[in-house]
Amino acid sequence: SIAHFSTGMHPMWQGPLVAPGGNRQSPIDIRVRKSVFDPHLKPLTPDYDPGTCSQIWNNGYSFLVEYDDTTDKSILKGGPLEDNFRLCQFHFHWGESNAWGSEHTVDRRLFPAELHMVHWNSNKYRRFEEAVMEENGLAVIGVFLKIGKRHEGLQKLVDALPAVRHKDSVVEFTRFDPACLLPANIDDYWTYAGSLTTPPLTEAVTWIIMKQHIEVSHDQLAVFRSLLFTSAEEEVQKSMVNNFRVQQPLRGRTVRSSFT
Ligand SMILES: NS(=O)(=O)c1ccc(C(=O)N2CCN(Cc3ccccc3)C2)cc1
Ligand SMILES: [Zn+2]
Repeated sequence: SIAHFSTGMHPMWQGPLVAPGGNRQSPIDIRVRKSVFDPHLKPLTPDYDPGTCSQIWNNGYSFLVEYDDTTDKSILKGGPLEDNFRLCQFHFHWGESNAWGSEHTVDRRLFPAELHMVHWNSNKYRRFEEAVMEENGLAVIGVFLKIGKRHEGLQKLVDALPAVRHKDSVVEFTRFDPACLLPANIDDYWTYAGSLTTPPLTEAVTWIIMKQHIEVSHDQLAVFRSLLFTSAEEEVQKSMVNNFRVQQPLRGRTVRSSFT
C-alpha cells in the first residue's frame, strides 16, 4: 500500500534502498562492453581446507555455511587482491521463481540464484567484525547459479537444510569443500569496488564475480525455498525467497575484467 512505501518501510535485509552517502554500493548490473580488461589482474588462487567447515546457520536473511577463521587454513589470494583473505562463510541469494534471484546481473541478465563466498583481510585485521567496517576489508567471490543438471557436491548441503528451516537454527556441518562450488574456469572474472548487500551495507568489499556459472537442479533450488525467514515461535511463517537487494547506481565506478 502507498502508506507502506511512504514510511520507507523495507524488509529488513533490503536496508535503505541506497545507503546514505554511499557511492560504492552493491549489487550492480555488469555492462560487459563497459568493463575494462586489466592485464595485470592475476589468476585467483583459493586454497580451502574442508576441515575448517563448522556449521550451517539460518540468520533470517539466508543460510550461512560457516568456517573456522581463527587461522589461515582456508584462504583466498591473487586476482585483484594484494593481501591474504580468510574464508569465513558462504551463503546464497535466490528468487521465488527461477526467473530471478541473483543480486548482480550481466547486461541485465538475471540468474535464479547467486553464491557469495565471504573472506576478510587477515594481513590487516584480526577478525571479521573489524574488517567489515574497513575499506577493502572484505573480498567476496560471486558465482551465478543456473538450473540444469544436479550439482553432486551441493547435495550434502541441500540434505542438511531441513535441519535449519527456521530463523536462528544452527546445525553442525563439517568437511565441506567450498571449492566444489566454484566453476571449472575461475580465471575469467569481473572485479569492482562495492559494499555488503545486507546491513550494515558497509563499503568494504572487493567483489570478484565469476564469468562462468555453475549448474544446480530445479529440485536442489526448491529446497532453498523451503527455508523460512521466520523463527519457530512466530505464528505466520514466511518462505525464505527473494532475499536479494535492489541494484545500486554505478556512480562512475569501473568494472575490470581479467579476460578479453
Ligand atoms: N551479501 S554479502 O556477500 O554482501 C554479505 C552479507 C552479510 C555478511 C555478513 O556476514 N555480515 C554482515 C554484517 N553481519 C554482522 C555484523 C558484523 C559487524 C558489524 C555489524 C554487523 C555479518 C557478509 C557478506
Ligand atoms: Zn550475499
